[in-house]
Order: sequence, then C-alpha cells, then structure tokens
Amino acid sequence: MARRKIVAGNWKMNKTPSEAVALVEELKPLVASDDVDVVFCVPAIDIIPVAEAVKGTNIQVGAENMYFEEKGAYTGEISPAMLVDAGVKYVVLGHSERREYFAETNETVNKKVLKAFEHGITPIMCCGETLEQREQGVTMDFIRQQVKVGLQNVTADQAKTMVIAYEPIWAIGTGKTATTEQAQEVCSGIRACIAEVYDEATAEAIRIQYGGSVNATTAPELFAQPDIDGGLVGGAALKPDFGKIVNYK
Ligand SMILES: O=C(CO)COP(=O)(O)O
Repeated sequence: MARRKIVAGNWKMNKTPSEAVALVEELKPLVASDDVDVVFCVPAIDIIPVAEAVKGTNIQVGAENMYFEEKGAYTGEISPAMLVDAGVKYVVLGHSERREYFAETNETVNKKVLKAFEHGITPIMCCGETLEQREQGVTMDFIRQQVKVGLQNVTADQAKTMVIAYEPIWAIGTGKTATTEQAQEVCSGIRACIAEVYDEATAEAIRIQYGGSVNATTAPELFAQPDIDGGLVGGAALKPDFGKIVNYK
C-alpha cells in the first residue's frame, strides 16, 4: 500500500499565541488537502489556541518537544499527558537544535519516543548529519546510530506508525536544500536500516520526511522520490508558501 504523505511545519520559537492564531487563519484555506496529512508543530504556549483555531479543518496539531517523565518536579517541562489533553497528535523529538542547544542525546530521544507511544502521540523523530560528517563520508553510519538507538525497545507495530525526519544540519535554515539525490539516498538508507532492525513490512510502512530549507520550488521533486514521504518544514511553514508545499503536485 502506498504510504500517505505527511507535511509538517516546525514553527520553532516563532509566533506568540495571538500571532499563531492569525497565522492559522491565514494558512487554513491554503493547506486544505485530501491526500496529504498536514501537521502544525507549534511552541507549547501556542498549542491550545492553535488546537482551537484548527477545529473542523484537516490540520493536526503537534508539539516541538516533550519530557519523558509522567509528572513531577521537572520545572519548565511539558508532560505527554498535558500534550494529549491539549489535543496534540504528533511530537517532534530529537530535532538537531534540541541536540545542539539543549544537550539531547540519542538516549534521551529514545526515552521520549517510548513515552510518546505510551500516550498515543506519534513521534516525528529527527536525525541528520553535520557538514563535517558528510565531508568525512560518515553520514550513513552516524544516522544509522541515531535511528537504532532512538528506536530501542520500540515495537515493529509502533515503528510502523511513526515518522522519521531526515534533516541534514547543513541544510537547516541555510537556504541550501540537499539535492534530490542526496535526500533520497539517505532516506532510502534509513528505510534499509529499519528493515534490518525490524522487517520489510515495517520499513515499507514507516514514513520518512526530508527537512532542510524545503520550499515551494524544491518540494515537488523531493516529495516525488520513492523514499521521501513528505517534509518537515521550518521557515517556509510560517508563510503562505506552506500551502504550495502541502499541495506540491
Ligand atoms: O529544521 C527544520 C525543520 O524542522 C528545517 O528548517 P528550515 O526549513 O527553515 O531549513
């Protein structure tokens, strides 16, 4: 069965609650689609107003992070139950910015992935190499490690439902999209890794996005690749262009 495409916006640390609602109102008619899953991953404080604003549309709400404990003395963190109660369906985990600035590791990402599944939230687990790693020819080794550790103790049935986002760090926010060949090569490598860890059926079911300077011009070719099932979009998700990316065909 063909995998359904999924295009998610990662708003990062942008938009106050009132700005967020205004942006949703602007984007709503532009991102309508019958054949692509559309997710807005927004800052924690924007989740409740955005969930309200998207009611009755095809847009689903995602979070950009989540803690791996149930509740308690973890000042400043957000629990999975809080996200579920607020209407969140997806959570971005292990984004390279969280790894770089907030010391997230493959191990903490794995704890978060497991916790998200416990609460019925679909993880969008991010991976991707630095420019240095690409130049040294260790891209696939590095990503395989990120994926394998990130998925420890995740069952095949769970893995089938999740999303992996391949985001080469050198392509994020730089305007330098990976070439279609580079993106397809790594996404296909990730799928092969899933087949090794689990089986062919799991590899065929899991959705793999590309992220890194995706825009309305580059999306059509990227999303047409056999192993690229959509995108995780940063800057362009805050603009009307996001509608063109969702409706890339
Ligand atoms: O990090 C990204 C999405 O998670 C990509 O960001 P840009 O689309 O702004 O490069």
